[in-house]
Amino acid sequence: MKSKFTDDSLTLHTDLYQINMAESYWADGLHNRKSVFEVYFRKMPFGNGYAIFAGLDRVLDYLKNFRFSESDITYLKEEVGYSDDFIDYLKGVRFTGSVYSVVEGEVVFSNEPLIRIEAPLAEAQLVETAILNIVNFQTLIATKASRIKQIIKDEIAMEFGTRRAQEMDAAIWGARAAIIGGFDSTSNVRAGKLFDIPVAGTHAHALVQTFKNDYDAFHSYARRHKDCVFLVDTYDTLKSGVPTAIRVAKELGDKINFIGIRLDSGDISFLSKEARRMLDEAGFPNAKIVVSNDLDEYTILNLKSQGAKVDSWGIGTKLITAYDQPALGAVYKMVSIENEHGEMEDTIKISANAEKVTTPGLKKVYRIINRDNGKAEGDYIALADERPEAEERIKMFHPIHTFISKFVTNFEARELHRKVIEDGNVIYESPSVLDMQKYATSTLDLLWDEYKRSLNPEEYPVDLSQKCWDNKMSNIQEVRDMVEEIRRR
Ligand SMILES: Nc1ncnc2c1ncn2[C@@H]1O[C@H](COP(=O)(O)OP(=O)(O)OP(=O)(O)O)[C@@H](O)[C@H]1O
Ligand SMILES: O=P(O)(O)OC[C@H]1O[C@H](OP(=O)(O)OP(=O)(O)O)[C@H](O)[C@@H]1O
Ligand SMILES: O=C(O)c1cccnc1
Repeated sequence: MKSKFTDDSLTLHTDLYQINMAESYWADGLHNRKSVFEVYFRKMPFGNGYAIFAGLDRVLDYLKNFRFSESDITYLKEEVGYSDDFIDYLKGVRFTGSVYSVVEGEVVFSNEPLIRIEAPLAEAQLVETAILNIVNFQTLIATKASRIKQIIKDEIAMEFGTRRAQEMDAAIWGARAAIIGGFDSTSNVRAGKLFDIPVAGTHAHALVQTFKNDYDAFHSYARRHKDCVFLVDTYDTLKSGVPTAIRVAKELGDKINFIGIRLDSGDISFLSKEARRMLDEAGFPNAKIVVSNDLDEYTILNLKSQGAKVDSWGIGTKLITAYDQPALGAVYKMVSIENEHGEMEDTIKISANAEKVTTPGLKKVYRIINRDNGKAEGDYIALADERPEAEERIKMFHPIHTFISKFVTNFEARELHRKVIEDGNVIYESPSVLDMQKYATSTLDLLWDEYKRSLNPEEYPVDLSQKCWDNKMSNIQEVRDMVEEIRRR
């Protein structure tokens, strides 16, 4: 790759308009005004009842290293053409704010703040694009993985998507997200190394094609690999592949660990049942059947309903590309800004579409857990100065269809955000990726099954406290008054 620049940084991984806005703030002396932004998404991906949050570790790394490199500065000055005094300001920019976030593996829902950024205005603006880029993709893939794993249940789920991913970064971070969402392994070796996650795999048709027959290919593989899964569909699954796998396993006995076979084409239901019968009859009842080929939660569910005999599922394209929903749609919205007197003021964005109206103010998110049954009643967004954990009884009501409401007593209000960056310093240490997966599994246990089914799940309540809702209404009224005033002039 040819480039005239010697170094690179992720700091320019932003939209031009962010730098242009930062320039305006700086020129007007507003760049250091305190501001608060929130990251959230508006619609549940894949029609799922929940999402699995992922991406925090990379966000922290990005913010920790946030500074324009020497060549970033040269580029901005010479190619984009910013003025020298603004360039001087950019040279010294670091991320000095504080960040609150849900942890990776957390079960999250639409319209609740996932990350809150409190930072000088220009800094908060410059980091928007990269944060959204990271969270949108990783949360999307972790959610798809979790959705697939809900169907696979206790069988093995292997991530095979690298070759079909939207380039290398997506393969790597997608593999990591798949593990957070519940997958058992990835085929991507670099992801294994970088994130300390399990790698696993079989072999491809090329091996068999090289030897021009199953027998020599399986023997070749077995000579160098103790654990063997033979791919049996290169020529004829039932007449050659499976019988040859059995023959080689018998010939080699204890010299190998005959794990099983992989099917990658044809009628998976029929072939897996026949293969199971043949393996059992040959004395290999513990041999596993791995299947792959354009699988997703729908085909897997259908194959299970047909009684397919599968122990392990290899899933590539449809997971790593989030095939049926290519974007999460998370947004980054300002909820509060310092005024000229040094006081924080709420801000709001109005829209004719009720879902697009932002919820102003500094807020916290709580998971309301019923102490009687240990299940979540819903999530509750309250203004920062409220203390729902100290209340006896709270009213939870739908923030748009307000007549849908309930009172909850005997609950635990578990705050979902942790402070992860304080004044520019990362103060949170991420757990291992496998621990994130364990956490996801344990938080999913808080949800009733109705929220977890893949088809038409119940809508999980994400409600505003009365105070937060009233505050939103008064902000809306203020904007209406302001617009009316302008109209009258
Ligand atoms: N019994 C089955 N019921 C439902 N879907 C199945 C069944 N068996 C296979 N499939 C799925 O049908 C889709 C079509 O498979 P396709 O016809 O492309 O495979 P193939 O032609 O056998 O193999 P190849 O990928 O080598 O072309 C795949 O997504 C596969 O997982
Ligand atoms: O089907 P996916 O879910 O994407 O899983 C990964 C696929 O990658 C491999 O096939 P390859 O790309 O070599 O070619 P193929 O599609 O002809 O099997 C493997 O045999 C799977 O079929
Ligand atoms: O290990 C495998 O079987 C594998 C890996 C990547 C893609 N398809 C299959």
